[in-house]
Order: sequence, then C-alpha cells, then structure tokens
Amino acid sequence: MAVTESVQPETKPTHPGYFCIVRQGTPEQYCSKLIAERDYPKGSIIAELKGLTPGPKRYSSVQVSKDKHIELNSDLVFMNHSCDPSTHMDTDGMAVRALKDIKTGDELTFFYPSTEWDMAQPFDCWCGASQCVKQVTGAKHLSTETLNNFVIVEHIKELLAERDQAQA
Ligand SMILES: C[S@@+](CC[C@H](N)C(=O)[O-])C[C@H]1O[C@@H](n2cnc3c(N)ncnc32)[C@H](O)[C@@H]1O
Repeated sequence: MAVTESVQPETKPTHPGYFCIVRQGTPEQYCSKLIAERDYPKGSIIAELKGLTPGPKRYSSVQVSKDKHIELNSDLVFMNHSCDPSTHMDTDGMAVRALKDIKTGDELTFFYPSTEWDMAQPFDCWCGASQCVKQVTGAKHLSTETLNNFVIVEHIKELLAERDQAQA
C-alpha cells in the first residue's frame, strides 16, 4: 500500500455536539475515527457538505463527480470506511445522511466505493462485516452485483454503467 503524508492537525472540533474525532495511534497509522455525539434517526442529515475545496485525488479526498475530487476541510475527514456503513456520503445532495438509527457513541462510517471509483490509497478493510469487500480499492474494482448491495452516488452509477457497457 502506498502511504501518502497524513495531514491531521489537532484543531478545534468543527461540529461540536454533533460528532467528534477519537484519536488513536499515530497519524501514519490512520486508525483514528469519528464518533456521534448525539442520536441520529435513520434518514436524518448528520452534516451538510460545505466549505469544500477542489484538489487532487488522495487518501483524504472525496470524489464528487466523474473527474472531480474535494477536500472536506472538517472533522468529517476522520470518517472511516465500513462495509456495513452507518452513513451515506451523499455527494448528489451534498450531505452526510444516517443510513440507520445511530446512537451517541456509535462510529460514523461510510462505504468509500460509494463515492470513489479508483482510490489513490487502497487498503485492506478491518471492518469485519459479513459482507466485507476485504480490499477497498474503489468501485471500479467491484462487481455490479456487489455494488448493488450498497447505496451509491450518481457518478459511480454512471461510471459503472459505462464500464458494464464496454464489457458487454
Ligand atoms: C480519510 S482517512 C480516515 C481517518 C483515518 N482513520 C485517520 O486516522 O486518519 C482514510 C484512511 O483511513 C484508513 N481506513 C479507513 N477505514 C478503514 C477500514 N475500514 N479498514 C482499514 N483502514 C481504514 C485507511 O488508511 C484510509 O486510507
């Protein structure tokens, strides 16, 4: 796995009372996480995606269209991937939404291939979910059948349709 430099300065919480970072290990170990500081009912908005800046594809960026990547510039960057995610990174509606009822103290996670086509920094997944995809490399590397089990955004649906059409 190629590891890029991690930029995670200790700053004031960006969403106090909503969620917070739990820092673990060294920044280079990438094992910190984001925890809910309140309950979120299924379907509710956890955060609007605001203050984003365009940039290159990297471990911390989120893909927002077929060819654009942004930095979140908030504590949301600490959201880990899970194959049984608690949230949806909705780049169509520009919000993070609860995919299930989330309780205070639960980890906020999203399914990275739901937004990422071909990731800059792939990794082996630690989530342990029964439907774990094991290697998180981006939607490009997963079957349509697998992706159909997850909520995915429009640009990934479009890229998937193009891939499947080219292979037909
Ligand atoms: C944007 S960071 C998320 C916050 C990160 N945990 C940290 O401490 O900086 C993304 C990186 O976290 C790690 N990561 C996130 N979810 C993971 C998972 N389910 N399994 C293994 N590593 C994960 C990977 O190294 C990934 O490149």
